[in-house]
Amino acid sequence: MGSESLIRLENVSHFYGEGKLKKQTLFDINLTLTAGEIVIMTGPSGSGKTTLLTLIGGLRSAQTGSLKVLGKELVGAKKKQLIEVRRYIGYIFQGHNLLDCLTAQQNVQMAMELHPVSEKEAKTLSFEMLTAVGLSDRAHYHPHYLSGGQKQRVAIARALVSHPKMILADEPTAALDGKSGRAVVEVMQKLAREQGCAILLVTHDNRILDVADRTIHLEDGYLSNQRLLTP
Ligand SMILES: Nc1ncnc2c1ncn2[C@@H]1O[C@H](COP(=O)(O)OP(=O)(O)OP(=O)(O)O)[C@@H](O)[C@H]1O
Repeated sequence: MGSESLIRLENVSHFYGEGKLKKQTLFDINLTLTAGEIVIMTGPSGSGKTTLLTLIGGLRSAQTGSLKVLGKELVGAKKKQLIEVRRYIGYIFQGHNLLDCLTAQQNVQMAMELHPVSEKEAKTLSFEMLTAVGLSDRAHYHPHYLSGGQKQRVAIARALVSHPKMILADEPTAALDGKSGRAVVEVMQKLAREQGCAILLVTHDNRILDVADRTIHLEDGYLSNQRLLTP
């Protein structure tokens, strides 16, 4: 691919707790992700997947080693620098976290608030993104009236509307049946390719592994099994 890495982790370890309760959760993690790449991370419950995702997403302070996101070092970074990095990342989590009091379109539009666009433009972009995920006819529905798969597609539209450089997704298909789960990851894959952003996706769902360019496996805090799926 030859493109610059969006994420570069070198010997990243992570500890929870202090003193006698201090416990190491991640051990010397090395990982790089480049633009347009889709990487799936698997691993048993408690192996550290969410911890790693939140470190990369600037949602938790990185402690040791080197963790560069978009060229910015996050180990030892101040809160302000972490917040700055978050602007370039789209997050999709299991519970989709949509606000019930807002329509699908307003939920997507919220993601534009931190970006320098007019309200009119934000409205147009939000509608376009809902159309891209196949929900143009549901734009004015409140989440309560949408199916699980539709809600997750709204969450994808919200994560992608600001054209992030990178998407971090934690079990995005966990609450969905096979068909809806498949539709959701295919939309993510298509949009990521079009926008050239990288995706790091945590999943237990074996049915979606084939959308990845590469899978990585985390076990007891150690990363292994890096395997290329496509040349
Ligand atoms: N805030 C915290 N304080 C202390 N320990 C934590 C904290 N968050 C997670 N842990 C511990 O760190 C380890 C890794 O947790 P993590 O949530 O990253 O795993 P996971 O692979 O995402 O699990 P799951 O698949 O169940 O979500 C677990 O042993 C967990 O109990």
